[in-house]
Amino acid sequence: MADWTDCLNFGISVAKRAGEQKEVKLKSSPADLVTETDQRVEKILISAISTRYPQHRFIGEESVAAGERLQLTDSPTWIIDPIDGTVNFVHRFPFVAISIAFAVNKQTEFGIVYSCVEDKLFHAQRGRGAFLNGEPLHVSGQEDISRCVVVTEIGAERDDLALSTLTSNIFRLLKLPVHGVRALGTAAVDMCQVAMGGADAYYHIGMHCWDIAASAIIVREAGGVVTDTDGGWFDVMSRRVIAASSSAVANRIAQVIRPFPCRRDDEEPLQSGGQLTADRKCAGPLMKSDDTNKTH
Ligand SMILES: O=P([O-])([O-])O[C@@H]1[C@H](O)[C@H](O)[C@@H](O)[C@H](O)[C@H]1O
Ligand SMILES: [Mg+2]
Ligand SMILES: [Mg+2]
Repeated sequence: MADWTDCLNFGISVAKRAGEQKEVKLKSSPADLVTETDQRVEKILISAISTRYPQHRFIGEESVAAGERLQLTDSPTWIIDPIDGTVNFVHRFPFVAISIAFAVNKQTEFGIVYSCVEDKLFHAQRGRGAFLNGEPLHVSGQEDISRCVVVTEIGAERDDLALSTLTSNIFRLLKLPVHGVRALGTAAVDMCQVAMGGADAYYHIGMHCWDIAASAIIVREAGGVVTDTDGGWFDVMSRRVIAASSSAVANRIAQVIRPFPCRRDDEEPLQSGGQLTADRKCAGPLMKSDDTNKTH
């Protein structure tokens, strides 16, 4: 098995350096400045990593937003979210992270999530465990859904189908009941809460590969389970995920929640007026009826 520890250590050092940029700290900023900050942090990361590893490829949120093709090949690839929690950043809600995953042959070898405001560095390497600021991390191991704190995200989707599905999913979980439902505003940090046992499960429909690729390996290496929202095999490009403290909890959540249709991350971008756009929005017809009767 190839050893990617040198890449991991370099990734950790660039994430910490980028997180120390004063622009990444919470301060009052208009949204366009934040967008500039997102782009600047991504450029800092990609430029440092590509100077050291010129053969490696990148999937970066801001590069894809600027029209770059999103394609995960077998080549060593860094999957980067320069600021996960941009809305938090704008509003000074104190959870903002840099998320970096590294995949080879489409398999994630390591993940790094640097929660900048909290100064918490999560990382995991395949087969070698998960760590928070160097200390080993473990999921709660909870198996009983009725004793779980479940994290999810509202996301940016505002179409009727997405909103009604999101709210009815939360409704169904609360009716099980679970102990609580939370949303921190950053998918990466949400999933790291599961890895450290602060929450027992996380599910999300509509996020992107750069939001969760790093934290998925962190959860698994902390002893947790990562699946599709139907309980099946997790595909980082599918925009659907459950991360849980145990298979029992993951399966129970899969039984309860309903997905809404989303364009896969690796689907060709939509054509708009003869031009390619980077639009990967969730899409679908209006929901016909409330589906809160799904198996509890
Ligand atoms: O845009 P961004 O701040 O990098 O990432 C977003 C955050 O993770 C948010 O919590 C989630 O609800 C969205 O789906 C993501 O897109
Ligand atoms: Mg993100
Ligand atoms: Mg982002």
